Amino acid sequence: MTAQKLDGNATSAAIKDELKVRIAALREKGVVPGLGTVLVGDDPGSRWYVNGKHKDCAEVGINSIRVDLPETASQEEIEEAVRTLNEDPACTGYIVQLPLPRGRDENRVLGLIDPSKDADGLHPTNLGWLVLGTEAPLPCTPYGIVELLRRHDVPIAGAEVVVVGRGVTVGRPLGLLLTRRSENATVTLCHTGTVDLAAHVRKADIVVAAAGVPGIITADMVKPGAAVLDVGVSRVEGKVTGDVAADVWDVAGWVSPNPGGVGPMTRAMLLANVVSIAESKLA
Ligand SMILES: Nc1nc2c(c(=O)[nH]1)N[C@@H](CN(C=O)c1ccc(C(=O)N[C@@H](CCC(=O)O)C(=O)O)cc1)CN2
Repeated sequence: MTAQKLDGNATSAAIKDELKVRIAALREKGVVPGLGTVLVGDDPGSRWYVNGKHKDCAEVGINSIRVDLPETASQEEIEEAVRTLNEDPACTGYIVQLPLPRGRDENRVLGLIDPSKDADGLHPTNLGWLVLGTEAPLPCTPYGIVELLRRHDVPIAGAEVVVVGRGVTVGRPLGLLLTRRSENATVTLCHTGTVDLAAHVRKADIVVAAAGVPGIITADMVKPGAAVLDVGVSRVEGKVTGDVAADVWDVAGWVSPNPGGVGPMTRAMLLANVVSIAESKLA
């Protein structure tokens, strides 16, 4: 038997259609949502992601403001770009594409973003609201993972979830999100220092693989019928390769493909955050 697909392409298209209606309503009230991006350097992956974000904005009716800085941009120049977007009334929400080139202080840059314009939910204040359980913009990939599961009716409440990866954009916030009362999952956060990863994964109803290690999750580690989400992005011989081995499809109940799973959801939830931020200005 082969697993059912957690289809990020179809789900993100449905979310974008819903957002178009909300954006039209905002525009009727005179509020035009505008997404800003700050991209530093020439990494082809990051450039592709930022191009995609602007393409998505054009598709749904969000204005976009793009700041591209060279690889050589100093910490001060990056911070200046952030301050400019903080002050720009046309920019209702924005992101700084990560990772920044080596040697730049990412946390300092994230901390300078106006929390009320933080479309990525990565400002320390918004991460703090997540810890405290108060509504605030959510990091886009964890938010997208929860939506992908919900919209495919994968049970979350009561589920044993194993997250593999403790990064700030996925693993850490996902644990917080899934253990909220509204989700009610039990989460084990594994990482490269975990002793006997397979023993943890084998117990999981939902596995989220965000380690960036190609094929780290194999069929023998997966409980039959489990949902397995592949978030890892590695490039092997120029091709995007995820963390989930192909044979997992034979054992799992659901699998998110990569590409075509969590990636498109990350893009859709960024748009959702921009729209929610713009709506909150009306309230
Ligand atoms: N400031 C941020 N930086 C980064 C984030 C983030 O959420 N905020 N996440 C990732 C990159 N990312 C968005 O920025 C992202 C990654 C992947 C995709 C995507 O749609 N991927 C495609 C496949 C792409 C390919 O073929 O190369 C897919 O999964 O279908 C979108 C956005 C790190 N940085």
